[in-house]
Amino acid sequence: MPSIKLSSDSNITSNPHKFLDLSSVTELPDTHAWTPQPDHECSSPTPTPTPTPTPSKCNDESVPIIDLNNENATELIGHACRTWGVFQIINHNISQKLLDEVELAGKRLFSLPMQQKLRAARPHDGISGYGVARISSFFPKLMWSEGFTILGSPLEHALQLWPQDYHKFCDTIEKYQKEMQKLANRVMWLMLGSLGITEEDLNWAGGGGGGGGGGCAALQLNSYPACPEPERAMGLAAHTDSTILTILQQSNTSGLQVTREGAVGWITVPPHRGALVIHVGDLMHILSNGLYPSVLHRAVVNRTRHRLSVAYLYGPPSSVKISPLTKLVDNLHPPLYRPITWSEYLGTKAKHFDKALKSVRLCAPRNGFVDNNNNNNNDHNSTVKVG
Ligand SMILES: C=C1C[C@]23C[C@H]1CC[C@H]2[C@@]12CCC[C@@](C)(C(=O)O1)[C@H]2[C@@H]3C(=O)O
Ligand SMILES: O=C(O)CCC(=O)C(=O)O
Ligand SMILES: [Fe+2]
Repeated sequence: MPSIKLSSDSNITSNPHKFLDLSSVTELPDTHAWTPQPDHECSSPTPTPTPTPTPSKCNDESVPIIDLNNENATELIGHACRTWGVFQIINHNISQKLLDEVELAGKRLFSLPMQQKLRAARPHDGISGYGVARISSFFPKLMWSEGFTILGSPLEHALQLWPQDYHKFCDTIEKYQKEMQKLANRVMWLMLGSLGITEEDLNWAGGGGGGGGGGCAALQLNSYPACPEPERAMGLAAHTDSTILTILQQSNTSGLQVTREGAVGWITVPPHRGALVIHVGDLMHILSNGLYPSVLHRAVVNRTRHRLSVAYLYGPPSSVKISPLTKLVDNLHPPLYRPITWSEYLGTKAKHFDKALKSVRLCAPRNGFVDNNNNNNNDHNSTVKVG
C-alpha cells in the first residue's frame, strides 16, 4: 500500500479549522453560499432506490448499468467508457454485507464530536485524515461536506479516533480495501480489454485474473449533512478524479451528478442498492490516448437527508510512468500526453486543478494542427510522493 505525501509547496490547503459542524447549522452561512446551481435536483428526498436495477445499453438519458456476468461485459464497458466515462456495475461479487459495513463505519466516524474528528485532522502538508475537500482552495466558497482520506493502513487514524475501540473500523476498512483492489484491477482490465490491450502491453498491472496485483489506492469517505438551503450549497464541486478509475459507493440518497459531451446540463446518477459507480479517471484518459474521457462530476446536497459516499481511488504503483499505450499510437494517432507518474500527476492536479490534463498534453489538435508547444510544465516542485 502506498504512502502519499504532499510536498509543502502544494497549492492545496487543508485547514480543518475552517470546519463548521455542518449538522448543527440551521441557516446557510455566507462562507458556504454558492450562486444557485443549475440542475440542482436536491430539494426533495430520494425515494428508496430500486432493489434490482435493470442492466441497460447506453442510451442518451441515463448512465449505463452493466452486469459483470454479461458475456458482453467487455464491449458494454468499452462503449460506456467512450461515450460517458462513467457507468454502474452489478454482480461485482462484493457482498452487500461489506457494503453496508463500510457505510456504517463511515457514519460512525462522521457522527463523532468535532473535537474527536479533529484529532485525526489531515496535516497541512499531508493527504490522509479528516478535512475539507482538497480542491477547496480553488473555490471562493466552502463545500457542504466533510471528508476522510485513508492511504494504506487505517490503523493510525483509527487509534486517534477510537483509542480503545479501533479494531472494528480497521477490520472493515481493511476488508473493503482488499476487495476493492481486486475489483478495481478486474474492471481496469475490462476497460483495457475493449481497447485490445493485453497483459503483454502493460507489465505493471498484474493481469486481469482478479488477483488485484499492481495498483495503489486511496480510500475517501465523504459525508454530506442535510442542508438548510441545498440549492445555494455545493457538496463537492465539479472535478475529474486523478485516478485510473474510481469505484464509488453512494448511500441510498442521490447527489452524484455527471456531465456528458453533447448533453446539456448535469445528469443525476441514481443510487441502486448494491450497484457501484465506476468513473474513468484522468490517468485512464491518458492511457487510452484520449479515447476514454474522464468524467466531470460533482455532488449536490439535500434538504432533509444526510448522504454518505465511499470512493476507492485506484491508480498505478508509484514508480510507473503512465503514457498513452503504444498499441493506440501510430502516425495518425500521435501520443496526446507526455509520460507522468501518479505522484507527479497528483502534484500537477494540486497546482493546476482543472487545467492539469491540459498541462500534460503534448499535441492539441486544432483544425488538424499539431501543437507541441504547450508542454511547458515539469512541475517538479509540486510532485507528490507515492510509495
Ligand atoms: C489519490 C487522490 C485523489 C484525490 C487526491 C488524493 C486523495 C484524495 C482524492 C480526492 C477525493 C475527493 C475528490 C478529490 C478531487 C479531492 O479533493 O480529494 C480527489 C483527489 C483527486 O482525484 O484529484
Ligand atoms: O459523493 C459523491 O457522489 C462523489 C464523490 C467523489 O466524487 C469523490 O470522492 O471523488
Ligand atoms: Fe470524484
